[in-house]
Amino acid sequence: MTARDVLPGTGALPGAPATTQPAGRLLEVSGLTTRFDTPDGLVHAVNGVDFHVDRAEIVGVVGESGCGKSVTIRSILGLVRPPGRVVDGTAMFDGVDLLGLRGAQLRRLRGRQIGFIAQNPFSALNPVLRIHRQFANIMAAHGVRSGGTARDRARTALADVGIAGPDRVLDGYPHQLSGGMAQRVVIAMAMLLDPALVVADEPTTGLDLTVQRQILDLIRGLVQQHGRSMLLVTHDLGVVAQYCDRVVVMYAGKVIEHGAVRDVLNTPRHPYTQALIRAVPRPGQPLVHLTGRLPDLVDYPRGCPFQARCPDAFAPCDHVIPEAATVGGGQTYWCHLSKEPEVVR
Ligand SMILES: Nc1ncnc2c1ncn2[C@@H]1O[C@H](COP(=O)(O)OP(=O)(O)OP(=O)(O)O)[C@@H](O)[C@H]1O
Repeated sequence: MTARDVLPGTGALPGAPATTQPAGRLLEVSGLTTRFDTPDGLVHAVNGVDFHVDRAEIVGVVGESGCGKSVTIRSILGLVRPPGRVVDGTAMFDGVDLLGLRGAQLRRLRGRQIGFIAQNPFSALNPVLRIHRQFANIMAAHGVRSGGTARDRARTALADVGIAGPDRVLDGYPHQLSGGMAQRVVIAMAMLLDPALVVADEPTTGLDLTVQRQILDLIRGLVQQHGRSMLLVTHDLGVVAQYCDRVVVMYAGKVIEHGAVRDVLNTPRHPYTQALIRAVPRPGQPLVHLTGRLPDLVDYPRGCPFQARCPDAFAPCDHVIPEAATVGGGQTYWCHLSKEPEVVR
């Protein structure tokens, strides 16, 4: 089933044109720009972001806190609320522009075609409804009639995420679950209607290390087993190395480098990517901290947004926006320097 099957005729909607995408492409984001109108001024949270996700591919979005990862995916999913506003761009999903969809159309697509796993599972669950009712509501909202009862289907979904004794969970309320169990329930809900794309925003925040790995292994298993694609937001390059095929590195609301994980992590081209890799904790070695801070997103810098923290900044960096440079098998970066890549170990 495709987005257009779920949304018959959406291609004719204003702002939601059907276009052709390269074979194998599932999501293509172009020129995505999102602003927040605040009393302090206009926050340039996402600034012309381009990236794509192919079928059966796991793409990581990485960068330090505040660099625009969450706002990027929330913009794509239609979850940005005032004072935030998507002001430009397209997000073509299976031939339909998500940014041109409104209300019911978007809700139909989310859940059915795109499963969303949020950072905090308790914010995704309704605190006053028993879990079985929440599963039933999802199925009812999407007009899904299963072979068995809604409860049978929910039971199977919970078993798929490794919950033994699903009936006890189904009859309970969210507050009776541990963080890890609650996230498993949310994952089961996200996978319930067999989405083509799973979007996970730091899905293991707040969980202890062992549970984090179990949850990530679980999500990857469910994604790969069914040939789905995933967009995985994380600030952890270890997670990118272990779970992703390609990576998109963001800084100050821009993509500054992207490519195959092995290329970007072995031979990072952008000084910011190099600094991020150097800051990954290594056993037996002193911690390296990223120095400096993100630029002011209200008074957005001209030129390269990383200039103030870049050890290699030179004449053009403070007033000329770098052009994209592509090397090897598609590794692309935005930097005025064209020196050989640093090998970070
Ligand atoms: N409601 C809002 N009002 C004003 N600014 C906002 C709002 N939400 C986000 N922003 C700004 O947008 C920028 C990007 O935020 P975002 O949450 O996407 O960062 P992030 O990379 O996901 O960080 P984290 O890893 O901490 O979640 C930040 O500067 C943030 O302050």
